[in-house]
Amino acid sequence: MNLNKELELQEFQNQEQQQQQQQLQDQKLDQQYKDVGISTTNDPIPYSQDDSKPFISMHEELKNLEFQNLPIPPTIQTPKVYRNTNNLVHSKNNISIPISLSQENIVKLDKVDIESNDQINSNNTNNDDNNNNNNNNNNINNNNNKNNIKNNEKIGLRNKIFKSKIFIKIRGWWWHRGIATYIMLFYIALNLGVGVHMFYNMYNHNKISEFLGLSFCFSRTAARLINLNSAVILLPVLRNFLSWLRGTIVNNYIPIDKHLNFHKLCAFMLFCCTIIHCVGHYISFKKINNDVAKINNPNEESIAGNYLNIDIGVFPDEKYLFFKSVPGITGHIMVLIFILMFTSSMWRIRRPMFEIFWYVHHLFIPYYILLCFHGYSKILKKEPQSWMWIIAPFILYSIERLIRIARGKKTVILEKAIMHPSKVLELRMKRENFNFKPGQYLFLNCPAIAYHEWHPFTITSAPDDPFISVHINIVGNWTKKLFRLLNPDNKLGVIQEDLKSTQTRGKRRILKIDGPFGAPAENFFKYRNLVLVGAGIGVTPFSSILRHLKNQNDKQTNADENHLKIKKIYFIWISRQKNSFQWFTDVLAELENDERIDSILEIHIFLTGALELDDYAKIKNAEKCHITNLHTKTLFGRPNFRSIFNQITQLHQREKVGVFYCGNKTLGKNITKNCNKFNAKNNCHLIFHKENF
Ligand SMILES: Cc1cc2nc3c(=O)[nH]c(=O)nc-3n(C[C@H](O)[C@H](O)[C@H](O)COP(=O)(O)OP(=O)(O)OC[C@H]3O[C@@H](n4cnc5c(N)ncnc54)[C@H](O)[C@@H]3O)c2cc1C
Ligand code: HEM
Repeated sequence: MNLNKELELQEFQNQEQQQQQQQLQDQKLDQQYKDVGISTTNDPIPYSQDDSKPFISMHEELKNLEFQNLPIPPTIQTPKVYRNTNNLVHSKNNISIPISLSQENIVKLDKVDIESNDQINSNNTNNDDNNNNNNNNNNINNNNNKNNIKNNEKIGLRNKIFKSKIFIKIRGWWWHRGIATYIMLFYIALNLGVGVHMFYNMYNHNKISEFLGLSFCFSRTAARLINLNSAVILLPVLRNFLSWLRGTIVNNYIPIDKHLNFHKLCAFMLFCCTIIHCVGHYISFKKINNDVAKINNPNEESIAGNYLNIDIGVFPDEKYLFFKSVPGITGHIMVLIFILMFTSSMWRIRRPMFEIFWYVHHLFIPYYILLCFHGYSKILKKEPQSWMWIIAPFILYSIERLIRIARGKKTVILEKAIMHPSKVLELRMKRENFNFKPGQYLFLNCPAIAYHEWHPFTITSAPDDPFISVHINIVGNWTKKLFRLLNPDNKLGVIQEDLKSTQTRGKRRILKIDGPFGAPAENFFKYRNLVLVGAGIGVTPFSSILRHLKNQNDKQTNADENHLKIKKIYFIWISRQKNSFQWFTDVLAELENDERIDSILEIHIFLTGALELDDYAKIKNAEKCHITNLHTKTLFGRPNFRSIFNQITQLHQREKVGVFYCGNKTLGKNITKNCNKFNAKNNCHLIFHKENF
């Protein structure tokens, strides 16, 4: 066994006695946890596909040790060095958590339960008291009193219904799946309605169907639906319009966050209709060709000319309708465009080759032009109609793009660029006529790198800050080029400052921005209780929200404790790299030191990646958390969302809690699952909003 490992184990053996005592205490406390209904389960739910990996990888020497089986050094278990005000208790697998074993916590939880009950009781008693006082007054007061009681009863009944478990469950389902399902079903029904109506008309009232039969009816019905879907598909990608819509009451009834899903649904309908349309016309063309061929046979009579707008006498050749006529040529090009757009939009291509997706997607412009001219030759004796369907959405989308182009022309002054550890670049830009809400994002363009490329980044500063900031994870082509441009010497810390002077000397300004645009996180103000979960760079929207809270609080000079509408925030930040936490620890430290904010904010930081032996030693002696320099401890391992949501439903019985997640998809699925599972437990209404970069 190598020396380091031996020393480490020796140290633990020396303290065996203390550990045994600790274990006894643990067992007692576990029992107490169970008594107050809190799970102390040791099995964190894995959120990574790669479950075989140990979730804490250690220095080489400790590689073969099961980290969670290591006895926890007693110094770490001493809660005094850390702040211990949190209500959420984590699994013992998150090993540096004295909190999970603290008596103080259990008392607190008891208190919370008792307090919430007391509050309900005291409200009731207050109502009763009021009623009693009123009873001592005159008759009018008596009547008022009766009314009050009635009202109270009504409110009580309403509360009972609206806060009942079954109602919350239904509302939860409705919010998470219901509205989207309903909109999807409504849209499919609309398509069916339009389709059936068209089919009926074609079959019964169109003479051509006598000649071409069902293939004609199907292809005409599909054509109508192509028009419908080509019109609607543009609506969910009107970013500015949707950002505006988020601020209206419509946001409560339509899941705007799922706008891209709706766009994909329209694309899927287009795909199905295109197939039906093409197959229908191929069959019809075959029939027409066969009919026209009868000209050469004196015993047969061609009737195609009676029904269609074609001159049979000079009908060219068999391939004419397929490949040489206007509908044939435009149709096949549209199908090709559609196949390209469809395949390049698939996640497997879009994820690694976003630019390809982006440029191919702009084939939608020739697609619409071709669609307008598709029926130009009027072979079916019909005036072309497509333009009527698509003109309005196309104009709307063009206005949207013009707004973007106009706004995008404005360059911004880059005031500061800071290189953070773990390859994150912070840009601070001067704020000029740029109003935004916390949680929103903007598009950034750097003409020196790529003239037409606009990349979305969440705004990390708050609306009251004098600057606009973004934190950029250096991941791919564009971000790497930006990194090289601003940080050629690969330094850490402030890498560019006061660029103002160089920029105004006639040099091209470095950056352009367009925005802001709405995002799910901006709904945070709707809730009094919040759970904010950021994974890695997904923490960016929450930085803006937390900064905003701090600014709001600073502005409030009087001692009104209740001016912050938010009652409680659980901020959970998960990262693989310990250095990542430095991106926002300055903000978090400020928040921790603000008494009023600290009373509503709970910070839970999880390090899921490597922990060095050095760190291990430092953790033991640190006054503050050695990783983040915060009073709040960093926890090692993955958060157990089952336990977290279980506790939240206990701490917020009969309350609404907004859960916001931003990060990778896999963890998002885990949180969605647990959020749905615990929604309505203890009549706590968990409402989930997620955002994936
Ligand atoms: C609403 C939103 C907010 C975001 N906020 C942040 C943030 O605060 N910090 C951060 O580091 N990253 C954020 N991102 C991700 C960021 O936009 C990409 O990491 C960045 O564009 C990568 O570009 P690249 O060429 O360097 O990398 P690439 O390797 O080319 O792209 C990596 C991935 O980034 C995405 N991406 C690339 N270009 C674009 C684009 N023009 N538009 C949309 N997605 C693109 C694609 O999914 C792509 O697969 C956000 C993304 C979205 C959609
Ligand atoms: C003919 C069919 C289609 C048309 C006309 C169309 C049109 C558009 C338009 C105009 C945009 C907005 C670009 C912007 O301004 O931001 C867009 C975005 C998008 N489309 Fe399509 N599209 C079609 C098919 C598809 C298909 C088949 C898919 C996927 C299955 C798809 C997925 C997307 C996605 C994911 C975006 C958002 C890109 C982003 O902003 O990140 N589209 N589409």
